[in-house]
Amino acid sequence: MAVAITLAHRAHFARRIIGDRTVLHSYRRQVQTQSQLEQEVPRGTEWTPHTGGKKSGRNFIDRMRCTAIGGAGGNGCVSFFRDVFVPRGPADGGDGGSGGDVWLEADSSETSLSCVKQWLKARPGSNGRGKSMHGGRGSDITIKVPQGTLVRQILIENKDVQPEDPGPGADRSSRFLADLETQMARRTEDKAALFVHYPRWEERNDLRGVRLPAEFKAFRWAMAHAPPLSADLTSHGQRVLVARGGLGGMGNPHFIAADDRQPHYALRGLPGQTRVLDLELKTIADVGLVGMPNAGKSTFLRAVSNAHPKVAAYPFTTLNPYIGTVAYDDAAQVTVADIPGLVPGAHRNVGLGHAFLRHVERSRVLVFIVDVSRPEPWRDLQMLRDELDLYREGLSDRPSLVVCNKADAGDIARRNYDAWRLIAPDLNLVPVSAKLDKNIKKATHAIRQMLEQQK
Ligand SMILES: Nc1nc2c(ncn2[C@@H]2O[C@H](COP(=O)(O)OP(=O)(O)OP(=O)(O)O)[C@@H](O)[C@H]2O)c(=O)[nH]1
Ligand SMILES: [Mg+2]
Repeated sequence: MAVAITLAHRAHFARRIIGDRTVLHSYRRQVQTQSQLEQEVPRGTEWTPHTGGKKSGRNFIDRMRCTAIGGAGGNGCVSFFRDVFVPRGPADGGDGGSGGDVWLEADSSETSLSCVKQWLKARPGSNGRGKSMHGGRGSDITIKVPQGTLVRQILIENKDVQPEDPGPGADRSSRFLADLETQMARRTEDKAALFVHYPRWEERNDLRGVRLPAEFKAFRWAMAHAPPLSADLTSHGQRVLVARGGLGGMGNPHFIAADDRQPHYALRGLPGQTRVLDLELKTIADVGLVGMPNAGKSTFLRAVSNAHPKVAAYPFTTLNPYIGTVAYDDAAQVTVADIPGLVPGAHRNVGLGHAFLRHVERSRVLVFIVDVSRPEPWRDLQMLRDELDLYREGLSDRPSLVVCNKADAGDIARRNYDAWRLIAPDLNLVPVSAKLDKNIKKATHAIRQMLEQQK
């Protein structure tokens, strides 16, 4: 028995040491905080999150850039009917299939953009074949993104980007786009490059008088004049076409004319549309919780909703936004977003910065969670309001409620609360103890009332 316990213990220990860095890293973070807890954190302290100096190790992504490329169209085919006594039959080349499209679709089960790859490529269409066999269409791809994703196209000025020497600053996607544009420009200049030729007929085919099919011209015009894409995927199932597949080329029967009964050329397929996209997730929750680290935001979310964010006695426990749903007795539901704590100077990227405020930006109501056991808690509220306004002018003017959390924390909390009520009698203050589940109902009802007033 003793041996078994030792082995199990060792295995666990080994996993801690060898296992992924987050395990070790969170362990180290706790140790650091333990010592930190022993000394009181004075006002004006430079708050720094203990994330091991690595913000990017998280798998929550709320902003990214990706490139969507529609599948290329398949080429048309140059072919002639042949049979035992028919050596020079009519043209019977099939058309190429068009390329697949790239779609983005909002899905309520996704919470982060980490599932989106950097290059989103749909399948190309297949080439046409003889005996009038048309090529198949390339399959589409649909990428699931969380609800509340904003999609914007990044327009790259092509003349600034030289395809041969893109310069050190140019990234891969702009280089790719520049190459593609040059290829297209060359094809347009050189009409022959738009066609596939029958073997050894490259020289003999005279394409000067050949008229391009109207469908082909219309597609190219539509691609060249497509307006910049901008979409907001707010509801489950909403989808947006981000890159169209290229048109398949026409086979040689399309070019039969009075003066050329046997055309020895067919059209190539067109490349798919390419768009560089900026995806930004702005969570859609009715209520946004804003507060300093350690104020008890996550404890409050646990108390009011079905969510179970991590709660611990050190700052920056929450590193990613959490959404919880508050269920009222009359079956009404309200979504609440908990975000990482804000610290003085968040707009200068102190702490985790204020980028997470994008997740409360769309909330109809803001709930400020203030630790009322801290000295002069009203100054904390002012700091939070200032930081909100520095992120977006007027954001702090949203209807709001101030939750005075940790009201159970002794005399100091009571004295602060009484003083605060005297200083600001008009303020919507609700004393609660999220930890002991005290007065939570009052807070949730106040939230509900504010939301109903908004309608
Ligand atoms: N006494 C008391 N302690 C509380 C109360 N609410 C939260 N706490 C404690 O405060 C500490 C921080 O709580 P969290 O909910 O993690 O705080 P947070 O605001 O989410 O912190 P970050 O995620 O770091 O921004 C924990 O140790 C909680 O147990 C309360 O009502 N009373
Ligand atoms: Mg938290």
